Amino acid sequence: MRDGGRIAAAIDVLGDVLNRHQPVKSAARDWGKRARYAGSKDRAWVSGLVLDALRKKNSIAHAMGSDEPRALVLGALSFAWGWDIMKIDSAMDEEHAPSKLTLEERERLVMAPDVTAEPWVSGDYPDWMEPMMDRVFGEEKVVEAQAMAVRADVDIRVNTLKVDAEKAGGPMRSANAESSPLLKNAYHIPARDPSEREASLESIPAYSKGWVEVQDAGSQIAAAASNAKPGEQVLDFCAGGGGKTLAMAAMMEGKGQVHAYDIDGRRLSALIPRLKRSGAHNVQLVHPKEPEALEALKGQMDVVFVDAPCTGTGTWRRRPDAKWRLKDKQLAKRIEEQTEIIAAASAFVKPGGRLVYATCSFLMEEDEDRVAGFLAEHPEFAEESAADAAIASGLLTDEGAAKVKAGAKGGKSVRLTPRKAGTDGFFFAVMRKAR
Ligand SMILES: C[S@@+](CC[C@H](N)C(=O)[O-])C[C@H]1O[C@@H](n2cnc3c(N)ncnc32)[C@H](O)[C@@H]1O
Repeated sequence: MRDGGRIAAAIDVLGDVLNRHQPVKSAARDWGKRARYAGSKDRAWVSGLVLDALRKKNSIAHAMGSDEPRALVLGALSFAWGWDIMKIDSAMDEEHAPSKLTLEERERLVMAPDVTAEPWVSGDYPDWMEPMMDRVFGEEKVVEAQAMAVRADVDIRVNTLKVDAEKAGGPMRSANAESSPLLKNAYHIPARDPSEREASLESIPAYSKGWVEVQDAGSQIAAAASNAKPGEQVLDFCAGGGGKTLAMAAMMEGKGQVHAYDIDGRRLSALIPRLKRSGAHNVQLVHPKEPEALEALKGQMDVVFVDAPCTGTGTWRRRPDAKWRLKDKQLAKRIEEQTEIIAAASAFVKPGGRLVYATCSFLMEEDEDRVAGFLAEHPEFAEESAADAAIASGLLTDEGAAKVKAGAKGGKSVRLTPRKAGTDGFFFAVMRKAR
């Protein structure tokens, strides 16, 4: 396909996302089925442009004077991809392209950014979140949010149950991955030029052999804060697809036990092939249909990890459509669940054991507030330095340790953000139960 046709397709797909409230993946898939002539490069190009338009939806709409899909897509070409008017013009001259640029569009595409725009416009976040953005980031809210409105790197965790970081280095370098600046056993693939295809790590042999896993560095650091040791008993209470489960199993060198529980049995089943690939033999799935198996773990665990369901605001770089779908009702529901889950999970911690609470949200309402609420009701738990716990795991580089300490801001819990740490937005806190 030529660029003109791809731009027309991106306008169509974005229309489905915005008007029919479809996630980008399914809108792009539906378009791919209709457009049988489109190849995988075309599909990646179109989805990439749609995602970039969504990442900067407010600022593009402001610059273009319209939030119609056409305006957003044209704006993304200019403001996210850096296309000049001549390049856009020549694409619009091609067959199957949308109609040519209007005079107003031309003028708007070359205008300098409006420095007087509202913070939620310049920062590309929903306006109703203004009080929360103020509370967590203060004067830095726009720059923090802008760092969440760009593409993310792909982070890779080396599965030390199978290989060390050096042995994984060969295949990683051929996949254009570099050593992670934050973690010793990790690599990362810097975000590509916007119109290029994202790296697909799943297709390389090192992945199918279980040498590596795709996992955001923030998620790896949160898992490190469990400081899970060989021989310990660990309960991953919201195991889901198992990202933290696998990371902790590797930390434990296959010794001791990770019990992986999730209220959603289907999500837990998705962990089975990942477990097989990883070679982790010390993971026990605790199915929600077997409540007695879970009950037996009460008061027995050295570590209970709560990777709580959350609004996922920390992952806006990867899922910009979710940013605009988020509503205050959904936030309120997540807060309610988090309050219940952290209390329920705490019953499994043995005296002297640790409770780790983590979210991939940067909202204090889901983070510090939940920890403070829990501690107020559970005086048998005391908060410890989450940065020290992550550093004690031995998994962080010096730079990683410095970023984690900076993320603690002198307090006990840690917040990592794309701007400050180059990770997804992550929060984690460590609480110890009295002996
Ligand atoms: C953030 S996701 C977990 C991601 C996973 N730990 C990982 O690293 O890939 C949150 C998980 O919490 C689960 N969950 C929601 N409510 C729960 C509850 N009451 N008890 C246990 N798990 C729950 C969800 O099914 C979801 O899989």
